[in-house]
Amino acid sequence: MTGVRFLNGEPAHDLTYDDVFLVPGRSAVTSRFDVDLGTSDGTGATIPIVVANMTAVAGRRMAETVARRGGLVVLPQDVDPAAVGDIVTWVKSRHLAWDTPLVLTANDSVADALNLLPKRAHGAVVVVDGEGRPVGVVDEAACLGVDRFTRVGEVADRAIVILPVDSPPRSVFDSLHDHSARVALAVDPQGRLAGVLTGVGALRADIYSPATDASGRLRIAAAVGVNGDVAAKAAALLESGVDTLVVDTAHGHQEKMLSALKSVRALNPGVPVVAGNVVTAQGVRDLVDAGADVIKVGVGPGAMCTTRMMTGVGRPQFSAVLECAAEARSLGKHVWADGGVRHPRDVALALAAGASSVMVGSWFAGTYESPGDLLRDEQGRPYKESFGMASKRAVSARTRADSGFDRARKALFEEGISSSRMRLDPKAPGVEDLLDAICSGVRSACTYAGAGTLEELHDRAVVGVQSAAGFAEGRPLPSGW
Ligand SMILES: NC(=O)C1=CN([C@@H]2O[C@H](COP(=O)(O)OP(=O)(O)OC[C@H]3O[C@@H](n4cnc5c(N)ncnc54)[C@H](OP(=O)(O)O)[C@@H]3O)[C@@H](O)[C@H]2O)C=CC1
Ligand SMILES: Nc1nc2c(ncn2[C@@H]2O[C@H](COP(=O)(O)O)[C@@H](O)[C@H]2O)c(=O)[nH]1
Ligand SMILES: [K+]
Repeated sequence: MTGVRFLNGEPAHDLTYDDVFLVPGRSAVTSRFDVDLGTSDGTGATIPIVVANMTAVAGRRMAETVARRGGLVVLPQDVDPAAVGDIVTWVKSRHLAWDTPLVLTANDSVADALNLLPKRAHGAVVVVDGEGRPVGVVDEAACLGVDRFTRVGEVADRAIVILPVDSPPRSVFDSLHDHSARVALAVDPQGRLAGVLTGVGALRADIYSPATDASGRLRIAAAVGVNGDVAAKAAALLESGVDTLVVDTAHGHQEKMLSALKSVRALNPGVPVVAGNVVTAQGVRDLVDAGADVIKVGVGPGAMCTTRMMTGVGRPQFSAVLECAAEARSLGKHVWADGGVRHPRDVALALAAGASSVMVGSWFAGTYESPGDLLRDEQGRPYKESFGMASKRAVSARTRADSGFDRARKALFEEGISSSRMRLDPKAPGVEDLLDAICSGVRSACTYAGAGTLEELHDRAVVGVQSAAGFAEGRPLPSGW
């Protein structure tokens, strides 16, 4: 077992995802479903995806939805510790198979339903009675062509599919098919609404395994910065029950980070400690020495990030991951490839380079589950706003409590975009649609390389270097040429 190999020798210059491709090899893996996507970095994730600690991306709905499919969501360091506690408790109380319903009572208005519907990908609001028992379902079609003040009780579909909350996913799928219904509703023994599931949700419940803690509840991570009393903040997060702690700053290879990390390690946290960001083997060694279990790799590849244009600092991400993963592996540790992922192929390449997991931010901002409001552009197409964590917008929110003078000083060092539009893909508007695409792409990449696990992908991967024309050739041409 040697790790990833270059087809025609490793070039003398650094590479990013677009510069490289995976060469197919002889395979004994007969089905893509036989590939195990579990990670080995101790975080308990069953798919190699981590959602970035960005305010425009990671909140409670994202955390619930992604953990149910086996990934991990890192709450941003800007969330108040007490609010983190509430989110952790809430996420850990979610069902492992059934989605959290959107709920109204019959007297609520169609306008209320239309406001709620984009919060979740399942496309239905459940109307309940005073006891919390479901009496009907409202979808977008039911709200069209009626006055916005109409009561939802008048437009609700009363022919609902109700099942016990312990029904196996396959039987939920079959019941939905038999009744041609959009959603099934789970009820507890008292008949109160306990969850909602679509046909595709039932299918996913069968294919994915949720990321669960020792008590069988969904996992969640949270970040802490390097300023202030880091140990006290970290202790509060651990007290709230977070399953992974991320110590995060732009320049992770700095003394402030090393002392922050040592103070976190001294707490004996009992959960994996992730730290970053760095892009060199020396950075990895220093963070491991200071107590990190997982090193976050990536300076400048992020979609909201202006660091490279402002400073010239960074490193093409494929090479950064390759070097850092090799170093971490030699020390018995792991890396997360953070930033710059725009296609499933980028995830496959980061894993082939040796990352145990891949962090995705902006791409997931454009989904129903990200925290922002759903907006529409001039053509009526839905989008959400995204912004960088070092942007003026994020920095001014983070430094709210500082004096005007100090805030003005900090604002000089803006290294991110304050407002960008992340379009919702009409064919993949939910984060689970994106997870499906990523996991399918990675499973398929593994079988092309003859790998049944992500470790085998790293061991067997042969990587070639391509020209810009080589990359362009791989792009689909939906409207001809
Ligand atoms: N991966 C990436 O490429 C980048 C990621 N980010 C993300 O933005 C968020 C905010 O991070 P950050 O800006 O570090 O803010 P933090 O609030 O974490 O503070 C960073 C601290 O480090 C000091 N510092 C010293 N050198 C640097 C440097 N070159 N860049 C930044 N701070 C430095 C700052 O002091 P002082 O202000 O006095 O200089 C400050 O005290 C994080 O989530 C981070 O991951 C931001 C930029 C790049
Ligand atoms: N230089 C900056 N980097 C940022 C900022 N906000 C976030 N980030 C980094 O990007 C990744 C996510 O990358 P994406 O391509 O998936 O969006 C995130 O984890 C941070 O490391 C920023 O304002 N400036
Ligand atoms: K960038």
